Amino acid sequence: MTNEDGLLELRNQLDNIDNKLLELLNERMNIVHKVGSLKAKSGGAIYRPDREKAIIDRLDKINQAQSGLLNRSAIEALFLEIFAISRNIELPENIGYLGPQGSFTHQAAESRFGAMSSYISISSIKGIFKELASKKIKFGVVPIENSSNGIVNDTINGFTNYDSKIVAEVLLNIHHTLATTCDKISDIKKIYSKDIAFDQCRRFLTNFGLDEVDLIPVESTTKAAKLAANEPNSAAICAHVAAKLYNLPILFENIEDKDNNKTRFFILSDFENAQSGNDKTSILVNLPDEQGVLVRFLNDFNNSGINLTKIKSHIVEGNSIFFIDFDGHKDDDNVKKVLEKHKSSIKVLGSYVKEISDI
Ligand SMILES: O=C(O)C(=O)C[C@]1(C(=O)O)C=C[C@@H](O)C=C1
Repeated sequence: MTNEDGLLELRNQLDNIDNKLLELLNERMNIVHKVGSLKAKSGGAIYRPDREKAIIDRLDKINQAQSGLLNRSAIEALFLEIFAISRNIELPENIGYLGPQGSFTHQAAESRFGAMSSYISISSIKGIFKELASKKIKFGVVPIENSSNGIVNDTINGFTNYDSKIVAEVLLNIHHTLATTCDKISDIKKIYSKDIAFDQCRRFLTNFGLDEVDLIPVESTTKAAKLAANEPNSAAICAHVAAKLYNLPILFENIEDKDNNKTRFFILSDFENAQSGNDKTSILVNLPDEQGVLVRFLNDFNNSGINLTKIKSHIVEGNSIFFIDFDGHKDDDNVKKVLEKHKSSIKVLGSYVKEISDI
């Protein structure tokens, strides 16, 4: 058999497998459609991250036992897209993200809701909380913290003013590019970007003599790409996707100072997850102004065997509040007791599948 015949034969085998996959996927979608009808009657939540995780865990285990060629990331990538399409068949729901199109939050949203969902770009974090409250969107995606810049205050403020629930967390590696129509660095006279992106690329700008040019902060790195695409002698610090969106040539990739620049995002909605066995809970805590109150509060968690993974203080209207993450679900027995004891000081923001140890 010639190489060409061999390739033809293998492609025939692939075609047969693809036909079977398509048939199985459609069979799956017929069942998903029935699940959607059941949930429509019972009012059950369409998105169940706990169930999705259980499916991926099960498939990963089977795959390992069979020594399959797919690794966990590949299984996850394939099935997250299948789940996203399934959810759309059950009930198409709008997903609001902190825009514009091509923003890092948009990328985080797509990593969870796939390419087929209906996305709405919203220009502020407050706007996302507002549209969730008015039910114009079912899900909202907002940044909560970045490894270089810390907690996002607008998101904490949103939690203090609205009752949206965290239903999932997503981690995204943040990479910046320098994109410009200029052929040489020396032709760049101004750079557009978001203020925090300038901060994250400070060393690159200094090393390449770009700290001398005009650094112009704008609302988003996507807007920066749009402006730089239309203005000679300018550049943008933006995401790869934003540069592509405006056909802006990329001069340098990965220009961020820290190569582990990460942002954690929350997916917000109006329902509560069931326990998954691997959960995290986020709370806001507003303690009375008394000596030793924080120590006693934290000791109660410790004495109940609850592992705190994050505590950050935040000022709201002159008052110090704490944003706390801990391992466990709000309905776990030990967690329930502590939350009950301190219920007048605590606002539970949500329990969700733990995807991230820390950033
Ligand atoms: O099991 C469910 O509740 C479903 O709606 C089905 C399904 C799936 O495709 O398997 C879809 C959406 C949920 O997020 C979880 C799982």
